[in-house]
Amino acid sequence: MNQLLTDDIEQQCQQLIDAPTWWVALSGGVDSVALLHSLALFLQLSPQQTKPRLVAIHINHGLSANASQWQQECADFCRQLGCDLVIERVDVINQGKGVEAEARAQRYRAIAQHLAAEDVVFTGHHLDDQVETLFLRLMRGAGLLGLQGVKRDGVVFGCRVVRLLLSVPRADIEDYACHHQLEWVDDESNNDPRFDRNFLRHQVLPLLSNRWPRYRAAVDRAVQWLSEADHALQEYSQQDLQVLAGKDRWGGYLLLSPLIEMSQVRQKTVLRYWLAGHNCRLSSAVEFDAIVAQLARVKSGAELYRGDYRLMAFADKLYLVDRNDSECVDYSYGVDCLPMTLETPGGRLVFTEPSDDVEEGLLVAAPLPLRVAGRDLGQSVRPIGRGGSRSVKKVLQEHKVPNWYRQTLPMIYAANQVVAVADCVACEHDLPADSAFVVRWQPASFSPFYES
Ligand SMILES: Nc1ncnc2c1ncn2[C@@H]1O[C@H](COP(=O)(O)OP(=O)(O)OP(=O)(O)O)[C@@H](O)[C@H]1O
Repeated sequence: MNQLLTDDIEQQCQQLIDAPTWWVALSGGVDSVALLHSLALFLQLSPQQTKPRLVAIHINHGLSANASQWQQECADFCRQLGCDLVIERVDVINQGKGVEAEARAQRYRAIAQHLAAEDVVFTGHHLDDQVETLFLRLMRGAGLLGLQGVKRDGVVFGCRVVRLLLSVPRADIEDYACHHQLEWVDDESNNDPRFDRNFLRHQVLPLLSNRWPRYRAAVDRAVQWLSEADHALQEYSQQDLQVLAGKDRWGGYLLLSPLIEMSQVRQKTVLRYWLAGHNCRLSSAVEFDAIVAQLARVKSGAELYRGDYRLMAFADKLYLVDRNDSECVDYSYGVDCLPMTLETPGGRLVFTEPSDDVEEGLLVAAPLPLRVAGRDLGQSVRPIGRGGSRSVKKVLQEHKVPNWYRQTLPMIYAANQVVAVADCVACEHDLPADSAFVVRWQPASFSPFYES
């Protein structure tokens, strides 16, 4: 095989021709070696006046005893090809997600550091990778998203990654490399049957191939069907989200009553696309089922899910809340001049001089300096105009402050007397009231929606 890039692939390349730099992630294996070689040829033959710069990037993870040999092979290959090469060394520390996953994350982060806006990274993923990924995910019971396998064009850790060879079988890539007398390295770990991927590659897939020689192309077609179905569902869900999704000062939410009117599958679908839109995922379908099962009888203040983020029901809305472990937060800040902005665990507090321009916020008549501290659980306050004292909890309820702010809610003191509860109420005190300030509180525990 003397040509690797089919007409379709060349068309994709043509669409990316305006990118300033084409980065090729070069592991030294046959896929990325053949990819780099074919892209170099493509650019050489391209009649285009201005062409992207072609640069290879190799990440040395230092995991294999052969790591420095791979690095050397990459350097030799790029020199022969007349292509620039960047080498990055990363230290892979397993933080519980496995060495492979950590190496991958480090690799993309290292690559991302070199990218300018509009740059593209090409990787050597091919059809056999896609098929293996799909079977592995099937074994894990993946859903529609997971069963689409690896994406042709997507963003990974901030890098735009394009996988041009995703429909090309590994055998064709090896033929191409042999035809052009390219040299590559073999990762010895690819033969270790302890890894699920290798077990599939060496023991299961050859059986399928014997029986259905064209099974890879069939799988590729199935993946494209799934991806179209996902697209269509996403479009339908957007229509639902236009009705259900919103945002208020507590964060992004879905309206609960109309959501639970829908069929359960539709609730699940809407929820999935809503979460995906905020880069939040659930780790399993079981978790989805558990959430949807609770929706119909959920009480205000209930937590439906806690993982990297939380799903909280409050006042007939389902809020997406950042994971907030700041219970019983003990903090204290001083305010001795205006204007001043404080980032507290409960959110951002902005103190300004009273002025006609201030549209939002609470006007408080009290002298500086002030102290801002987390709520004292047993505290009572005397809201102005309400007569008598009441607990902070009651004030929060009256102001419909969600329960997950209870511990971090900022209280504002002057000379040790409470003069305001966040920007909800100003409180009576016996201090001179001839000076005043305006306070505005922007709750912060919803980072996906937190506006800076
Ligand atoms: N050490 C490396 N340096 C640069 N690029 C690499 C390196 N390792 C892998 N790549 C790139 O990633 C592609 C896929 O490699 P491989 O299948 O080994 O990685 P993977 O971890 O399974 O990939 P991914 O997790 O990104 O899907 C290679 O063709 C190559 O383009």
